[in-house]
Amino acid sequence: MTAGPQQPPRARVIVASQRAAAGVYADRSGPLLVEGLRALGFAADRVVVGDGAPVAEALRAALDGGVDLVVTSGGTGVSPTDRTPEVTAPLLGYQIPGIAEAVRAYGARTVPTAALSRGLAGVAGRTLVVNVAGSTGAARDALAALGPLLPHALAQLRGADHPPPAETRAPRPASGSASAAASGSAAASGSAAASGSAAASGSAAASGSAAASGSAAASGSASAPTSWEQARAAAHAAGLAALLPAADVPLAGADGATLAADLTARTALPAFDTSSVDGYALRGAPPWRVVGRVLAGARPAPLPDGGTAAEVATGAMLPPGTDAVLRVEEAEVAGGVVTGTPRPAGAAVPEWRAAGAEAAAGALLVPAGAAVTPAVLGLAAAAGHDVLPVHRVPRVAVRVFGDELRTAGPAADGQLRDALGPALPALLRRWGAEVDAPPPPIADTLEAHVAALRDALADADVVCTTGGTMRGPADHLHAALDALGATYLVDTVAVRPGYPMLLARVGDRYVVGLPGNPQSAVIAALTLAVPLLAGLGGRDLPALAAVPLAAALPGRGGDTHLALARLTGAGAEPVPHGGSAMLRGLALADGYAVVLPGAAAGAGATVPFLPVHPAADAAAPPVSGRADGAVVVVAEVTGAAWDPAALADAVRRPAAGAVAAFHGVVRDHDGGRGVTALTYEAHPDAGAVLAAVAAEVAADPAVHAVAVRHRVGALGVGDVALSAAVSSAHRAAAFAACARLVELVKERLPVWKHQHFADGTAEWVHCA
Ligand SMILES: Nc1nc2c(c(=O)[nH]1)N[C@H]1C(S)=C(S)[C@@H](COP(=O)(O)OP(=O)(O)OC[C@H]3O[C@@H](n4cnc5c(N)ncnc54)[C@H](O)[C@@H]3O)O[C@H]1N2
Ligand code: MOO
Repeated sequence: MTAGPQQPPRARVIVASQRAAAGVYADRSGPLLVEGLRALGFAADRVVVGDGAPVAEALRAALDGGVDLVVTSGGTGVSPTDRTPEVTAPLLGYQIPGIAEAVRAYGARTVPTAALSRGLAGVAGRTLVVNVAGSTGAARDALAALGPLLPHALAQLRGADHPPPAETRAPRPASGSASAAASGSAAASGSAAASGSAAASGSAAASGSAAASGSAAASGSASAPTSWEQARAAAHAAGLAALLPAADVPLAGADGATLAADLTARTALPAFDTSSVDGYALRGAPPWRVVGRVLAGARPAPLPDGGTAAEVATGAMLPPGTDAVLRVEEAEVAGGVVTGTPRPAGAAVPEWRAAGAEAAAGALLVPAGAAVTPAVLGLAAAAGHDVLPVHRVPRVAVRVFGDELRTAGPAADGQLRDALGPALPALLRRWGAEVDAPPPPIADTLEAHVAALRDALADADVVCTTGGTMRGPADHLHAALDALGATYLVDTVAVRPGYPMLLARVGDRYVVGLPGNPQSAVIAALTLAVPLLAGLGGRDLPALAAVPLAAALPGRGGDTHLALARLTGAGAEPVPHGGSAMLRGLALADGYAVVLPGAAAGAGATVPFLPVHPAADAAAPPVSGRADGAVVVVAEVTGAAWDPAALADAVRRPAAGAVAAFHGVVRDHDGGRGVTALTYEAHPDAGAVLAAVAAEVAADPAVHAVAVRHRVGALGVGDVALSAAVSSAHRAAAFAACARLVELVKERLPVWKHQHFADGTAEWVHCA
């Protein structure tokens, strides 16, 4: 494939809260900041401490540890216990007031009291430190405000010796400050640049530090394109920063939405003992006198005494007193008396569904963040729910730019048929957006572009435009965005095709600029819009399966190459007609094989695969490396806990006589010292590495199915950090494959753990 993964920049979130530290309530802002920073490409962790002196101590520890960024949460207000700025100030070599102002200004758009935060920002050694107010809203606003500033600030602090987490770009100078102001947007660096005030980029430029965004704005020169992986991560982070609100939705309307809370069982499943056959419920010794009949839906009377039976239907509640169930075809009935030989009673009697066999009351069925599928709807109903708490489905407006486009009939006389108006809404709907058909193509004038964007932004969360991303005589997208005071989060991406794509924020809405070439537009939608939608809906960045290549693919130098491919038993097979203006190949393809920069990929190499449409089970790589049925059921790096037994069950197959499972559990000691908690950090590539490892184990002809999950985030003693399960025909092969899977994970997965010891110290250790 390509060079090994790079070390991501490190961030530490310090939560200053006496009550959270004491466990009086759960810290919600810290995890939000950690998740947002991760999405921005950081390896982020979190400590929770009391206000004041403990914050200073935690700050010093972070600085000693050489992290690149510290974000504190809480303690910035005006109450006597709010001491975070006081303990931060003495540690800073210099302050960057513009960053602190940008964070405050972003919050003050919606919450005027954000102005009461006294948070500071500045540099200690080579670490950027930012104080953020303690609420979850403040955390979200801070992420949104910092997203565009961090890459440049960190790149400058590191002397550009390390690639920043996500490239961003300041807006071009607005044609007039009036038009920039007219949008009313609180875009941090945008308003600063336009106003020429001493805020954000202004003061940074003056001090000669962290001036990337300032100088780009001043010179109007283009910044380097964002790497393809960072572009996906930045779009996802932007979505999370504007996470859509949750509401209870009736089951009938919840398909495709994302669960905003864990789905639990309201009753045991089944709720009561039921018969799984048509037959007889029996009490005591034979023969049994039939005393009644129970149909499904009835509440039965008890079987009065030994030697009695009730005729039961499949699904009927078993009468109290039932000892055994006899299926009708194994029963003999004469004169109202039943005889026969029921199977011995016990948990596994197939005629009898015991209450709670599927789930105990209150059991976690599906975790928050999962997509609502038809099965989830059915399960929710079975478990007693009438509504589901889900994030609102993002609304996307599509606007097609181009005078040359016809919306009916064949292309002729220099005019092309608009291919994207029909294609994009359908594509985006499949990825979980609500999208109307676009209005007719927008004329190639700046006024028409500005009016169209304004109109679309009025009631969409995201506007996807097509065309006009370049600087041709008829391209007006940048000028229109500038007129609306937009801030660029991504402006060109190092990928082919699709290079000129962009993501910008206007107020609290987003614009995704897709290139006009149809294939490039689809790639840009998959690169920026799909991760953005996932973030807005509270879902993870869609994981990319690792697939073997059926044929070699060329690299594209410093750019990522997305090569059209079809998935077959032999892996990803390149598909012809993949040019940026073509759709012929795409119509027959499943998606794109990803060749990362700096490498060509040979036949048989394992590469990430970007699907055009979501897989039926996004976690299940569609190809496992074997054509004859071995599958990777799940290979996932996740912040959410799972049910270890369910994971092992998932690899059961009719022909597999053996299931071997391993669960790695956080223990309470390490190297002779007591361990109290752990935090796992994963490199952004960890998911792809895990998928590749799983595919490798699944390629073993003895293996029927593989499932593996690794946890990230904060874990306590007793929590499961790694589960691996393999099924095979016989036990020796199952044990061997499971052991190999675990060893490969430990050897290759780019995961670090931060161990907290009982004596109050902590240390980083590579891998599980
Ligand atoms: N001098 C340069 N020219 C171009 C460069 C470059 O680097 N230097 N990059 C090329 C790349 S890469 C792409 S991609 C395109 C992107 O251009 P725009 O986003 O500005 O798109 P347009 O110019 O409006 O259209 C490009 C092409 O696509 C056709 N088109 C547009 N919309 C549709 C639609 N809805 N359905 C079907 N076809 C559409 C349009 O007619 C043009 O042929 O720029 C290159 N140029
Ligand atoms: O990169 Mo353009 O997006 O070749 O078509």
